[in-house]
Amino acid sequence: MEFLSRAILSRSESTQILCEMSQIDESTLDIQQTEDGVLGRLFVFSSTSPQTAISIRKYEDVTVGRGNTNTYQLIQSTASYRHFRVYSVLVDDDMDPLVYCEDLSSNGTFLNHCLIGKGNVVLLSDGDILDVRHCASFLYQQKNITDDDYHHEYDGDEFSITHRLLGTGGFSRIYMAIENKTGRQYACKIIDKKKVSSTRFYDDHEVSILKKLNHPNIVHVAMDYNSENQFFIFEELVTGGDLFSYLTKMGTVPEVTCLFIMYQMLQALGYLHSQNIAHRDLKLENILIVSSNDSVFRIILTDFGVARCMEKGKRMSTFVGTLEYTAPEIRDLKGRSRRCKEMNMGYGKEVDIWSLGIIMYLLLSGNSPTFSSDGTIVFEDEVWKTISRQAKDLISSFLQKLPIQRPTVQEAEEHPWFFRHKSRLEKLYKTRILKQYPL
Ligand SMILES: Nc1ncnc2c1ncn2[C@@H]1O[C@H](COP(=O)(O)OP(=O)(O)OP(=O)(O)O)[C@@H](O)[C@H]1O
Repeated sequence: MEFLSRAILSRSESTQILCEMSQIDESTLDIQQTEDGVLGRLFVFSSTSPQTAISIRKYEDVTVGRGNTNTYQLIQSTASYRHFRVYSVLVDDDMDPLVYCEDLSSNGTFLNHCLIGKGNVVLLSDGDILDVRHCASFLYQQKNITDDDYHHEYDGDEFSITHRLLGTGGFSRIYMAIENKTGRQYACKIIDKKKVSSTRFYDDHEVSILKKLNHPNIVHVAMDYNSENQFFIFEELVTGGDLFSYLTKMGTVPEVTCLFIMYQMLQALGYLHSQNIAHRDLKLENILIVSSNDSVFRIILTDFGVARCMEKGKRMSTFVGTLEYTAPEIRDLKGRSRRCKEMNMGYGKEVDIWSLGIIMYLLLSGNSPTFSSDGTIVFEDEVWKTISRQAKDLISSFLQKLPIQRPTVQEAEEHPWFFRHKSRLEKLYKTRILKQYPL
């Protein structure tokens, strides 16, 4: 309770005192008592209504505002019709749910006294306080799983790395970090040097590639830091989870949503390939969503851990990637890379196009693709009956066994599935992506 009293006292400095310590019913504050499926709770303190708690559940948005369709209605005229939205992203069962708050109001929602700002999103942690000034305050409570693997060697001044785990990968763990000067939230990828090969790490590491890039669909790096056993990448916090979690929640993705996701993927890949960079590990987990409030959202490509700047005229010959998404020419290399190098065989950027085909198939059907004995892709499942012929045709062209037969990014953009919506897609991209995140 000590924290709560401190929080309420300090809140009263910036807003009106909305409740007295004696008014709080302490029994309601025990998160252990919540029912199943409740990820966290918002305790509401308002001078106009009794103390109450709002439960935050998996896949259910909580909205607060003046309108009577909100989960919690504010009666004061200074509140916006929809003032803020709280939503959750579930990454893994053994990870804490990620509960975010999106500020929807020009009047502003405050997190621990700092303005979030209309359109911005913050990750909520246990004990955080959201304020709608002159209306109500909300204490966020969440039961946290202890993260036994949390330890780091960062001792710089710019950031504080928190315990909030955002995701894990084969080589790294990603935590939420706070920029000390601004209070802004970032993602901090902590790479365990022992887990990555020295070639990947020193010669061609992802940060050296990422620093060269500036694109609204590619993750932005703010800073990197090197310690004896770890390497740190501080990057923009992407607040809608990854496409894997999104697909798990949705089952399948509507074709129109998939169209805009794939269009953005082509923008990112076109940019990379034009600079002779191959990503080499495109998969649902490496495509992050900025916020999926509606069917049109920005996606961000991340994890450049095995990305490679190709030398002109030279092919690649390392066995990398994630098996399910790996092009046949990479799989064929297993155990043969040296010979291929000598013969100047290997593979090129077309491997990314293959992975794009797998991603598109997964998004539209919720399943991994199956191939017939002659290598053609099978669209047998019921779900494909409702998918356009053009979409299936594009997937088939992406998943051509021979790399040379796959379209380039530019050719894919001219495919009828995109081309018949060309002007709408361009307009949407301009207004929803470029305007907000200019190059
Ligand atoms: N900038 C970010 N903002 C929010 N979440 C992130 C961010 N970067 C990564 N994550 C989360 O962490 C997960 C793992 O990140 P990432 O793929 O970069 O790690 P990795 O160790 O390189 O993984 P891999 O084993 O695939 O190489 C992602 O799937 C995503 O859920």
